[in-house]
Amino acid sequence: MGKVYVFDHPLIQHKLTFIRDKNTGTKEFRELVDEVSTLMAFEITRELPLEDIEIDTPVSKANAKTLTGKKLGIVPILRAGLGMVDGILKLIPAAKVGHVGLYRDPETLKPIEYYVKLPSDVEERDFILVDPMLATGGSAVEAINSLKKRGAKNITFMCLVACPEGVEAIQAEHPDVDIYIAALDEKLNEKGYIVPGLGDAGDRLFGTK
Ligand SMILES: O=P(O)(O)OC[C@H]1O[C@H](OP(=O)(O)OP(=O)(O)O)[C@H](O)[C@@H]1O
Ligand SMILES: O=c1cc[nH]c(=O)[nH]1
Ligand SMILES: [Mg+2]
Repeated sequence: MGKVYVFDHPLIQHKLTFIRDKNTGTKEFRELVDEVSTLMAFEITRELPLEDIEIDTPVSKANAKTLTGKKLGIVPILRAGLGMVDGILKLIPAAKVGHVGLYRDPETLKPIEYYVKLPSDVEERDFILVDPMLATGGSAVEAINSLKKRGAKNITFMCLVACPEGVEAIQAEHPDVDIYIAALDEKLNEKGYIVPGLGDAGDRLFGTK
């Protein structure tokens, strides 16, 4: 079973409080999502492989660590996932970016795919799939299906706010996928919104309500 990692870092929790607050406007919401994404990326990249190289410091020769250059891909689930991309790219600027377009049908809550574009060397990359919300899990499960169908082998899912139903859905369909969450909330309401959550992430990011 993939691991589920819930962040307890005080900076992440503090910023998330303002992301949740309904009085936080679009500009600030976007900035905070960007900042939290950077902080989460710092933790997610903890196990990137290193190798030794020899360098000359101004004082002597030194054996020093460098990243091996593992190929990474970031894939936001459109639209709301877009708000997390730049924050991650600040730490891993060489990552390629793919896109999976999905929206949740408001009646059935089932995901409807409308766009997919991935890096051409998909089989060689490790992917970080990002979306601020993991609610029923339908969108994340479908996006992971889409990546796997195109050859992706190693996928990590990263989101801001999740609920148990969404985590269970990923674990049931994709037990190989690790899940990183800034906060695990209580439940889904009858309209499929996370409680207490933060509302509609896409609308709050893009001001489309
Ligand atoms: O786990 P689920 O029940 O599938 O719900 C989560 C999905 O809902 C939201 O997207 P939405 O459909 O609102 O699209 P948007 O990002 O374009 O607003 C959110 O960004 C997730 O993609
Ligand atoms: O609470 C929720 C659930 C799904 N999508 C959102 O944007 N928010
Ligand atoms: Mg939305």
